[in-house]
Amino acid sequence: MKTIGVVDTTFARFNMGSAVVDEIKQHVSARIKRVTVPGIKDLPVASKKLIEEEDCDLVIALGMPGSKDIDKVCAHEASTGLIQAQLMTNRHIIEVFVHENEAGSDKELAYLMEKRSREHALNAVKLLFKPEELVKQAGTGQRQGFEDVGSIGM
Ligand SMILES: Cc1nc2c(=O)[nH]c(=O)nc-2n(C[C@H](O)[C@H](O)[C@H](O)CO)c1C
Repeated sequence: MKTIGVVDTTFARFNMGSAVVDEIKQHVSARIKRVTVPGIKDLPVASKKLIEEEDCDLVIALGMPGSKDIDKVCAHEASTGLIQAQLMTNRHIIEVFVHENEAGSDKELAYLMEKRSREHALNAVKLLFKPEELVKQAGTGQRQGFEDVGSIGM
């Protein structure tokens, strides 16, 4: 049985991890290992530990960069760490970040955080269990959270 790691943060203003776990359970039977860390800069090592110590085949790393400039720097550092962890472990770590200022209100932010988390959970399921479904979607302008933008090709 495949194992999916889910790591989220206490800094985020919506429970992204619970949304992801719920979505995964609706689609596949997989072992799920969930941990929560304080903030996005703690995601890389937590993801690497899930892969190396808990034998996760893939990890979904969830977080909410805040709206200040320092938060954007944090997000870039966290992203770089997540990419490095992927290269060190040869496993996908699907980064799901929702920047606090992507939304105009708390209601829209909650909607976006849930929708993006669930849609990336589905991407993770496809990557692990049905990669051919992603190939079928190649170049179709998929977006997670907001509306898809569509293809401009044939
Ligand atoms: C400035 C800052 N901004 C964010 C943020 O926007 N989002 C987030 O999840 N965490 C932030 N943190 C906390 C760091 O990611 C980390 O948790 C602490 O530096 C402890 O390692 C910090 C320190």
